[in-house]
Amino acid sequence: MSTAHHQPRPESTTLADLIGSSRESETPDWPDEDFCKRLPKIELHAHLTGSIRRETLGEIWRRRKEQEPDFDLEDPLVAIPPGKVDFDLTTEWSVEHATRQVLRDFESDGVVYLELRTIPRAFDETGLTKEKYITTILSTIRSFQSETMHTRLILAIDRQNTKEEALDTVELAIKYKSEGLVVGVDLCGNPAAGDVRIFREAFKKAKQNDLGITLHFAEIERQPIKDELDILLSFEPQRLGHAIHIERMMSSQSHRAGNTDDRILREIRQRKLCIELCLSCNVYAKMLPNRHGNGSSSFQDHHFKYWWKTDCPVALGTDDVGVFLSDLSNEYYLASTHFRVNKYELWHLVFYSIDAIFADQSEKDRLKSSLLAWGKENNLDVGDDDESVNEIIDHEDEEGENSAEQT
Ligand SMILES: CNc1ncnc2c1ncn2[C@@H]1O[C@H](COP(=O)(O)O)[C@@H](O)[C@H]1O
Repeated sequence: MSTAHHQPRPESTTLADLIGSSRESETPDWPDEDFCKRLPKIELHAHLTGSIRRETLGEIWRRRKEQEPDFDLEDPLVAIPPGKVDFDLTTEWSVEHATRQVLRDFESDGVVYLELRTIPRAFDETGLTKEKYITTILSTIRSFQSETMHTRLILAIDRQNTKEEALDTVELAIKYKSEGLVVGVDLCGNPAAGDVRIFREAFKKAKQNDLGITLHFAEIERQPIKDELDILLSFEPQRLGHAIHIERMMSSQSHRAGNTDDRILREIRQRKLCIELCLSCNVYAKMLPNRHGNGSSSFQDHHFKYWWKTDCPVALGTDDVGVFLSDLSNEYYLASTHFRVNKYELWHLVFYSIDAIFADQSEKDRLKSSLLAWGKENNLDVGDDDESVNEIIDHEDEEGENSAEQT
């Protein structure tokens, strides 16, 4: 297939423009919700406990209450308002029950490859150790046996962990990597907390052992530790989560040579790191720069509009679907609606992020061939093989460079 098939991307527009024009009648190529649901999707940024439904939290609570009538914790359906999840999995049964529900939900949303992430946790009261927590999740993944969705696990280091705790998490990841289900490590948690320098050794060890590395990156405006973004990049991640407060990309001001943010941005683009973007999470949690001076931001302020035109793969993710109540199909639909991403371009977002998954080449090959087949069945002009799609990718690299120069 020639690059001529690639459709030029429209300029981003305002919500008023979108609402004011009847999209479907003008352009048959716009995705609807059904298209987004059926599109085979890849979820690379989902935290396990944040992905649990409220009903499941209630079930876990009731079971514990039956077994331990003196159990002193208020029913989460009463204690936790909708839109918030603050709940600990403290028994093997609850870990298994919650994991199964989360897998079922992603599968029924049309996810074909899932990388779930979680911070290993222990509860002395119930005898749950960090290792038992992880092995319970792994056995649930193994027994889930979906025909369509393959799942892998990322172990997350909490920014408030000690150096030793972080090393223990990496050791656990190394121990279970050989079975093929644990594929990487993450750094997450309160972005205002901790000094990331103490995690150097842990990430070095992860790298030496061929674990994938993804990091929550630039989630808040001022990093507490000077040069935090440089330090994080020195851990050699393949992927970055959120990547919000990197000033130049957010601003339309002209290029300021030598600016730290600009250097960081160039580095990310040069390395072609995959950017994991979570639209609803960033908007509802008010994580975006406050451009309107009224304390709120909208989807159209989201930096998706910058990244999807670059040569960095973009992986849309839900972050915490139990909290933000927007499944992955809806995240694709939101991207399409707010940034005028057409059917082919949505498909291509998924296709281009396949190489950023942490699973092995055979899994990448499976995903590429099923995406290509789906694209053809759905009359998208996808070409016959990976190579022809790569032609398109090359073309986009040039576009990305151009648009970066223009900002
Ligand atoms: C903008 N979103 C976010 N940013 C940073 N860290 C986040 C997060 N959403 C969740 N977590 C981190 O993941 C843990 C829950 O997953 P698990 O119980 O371990 O599966 C939370 O405790 C928090 O530390």
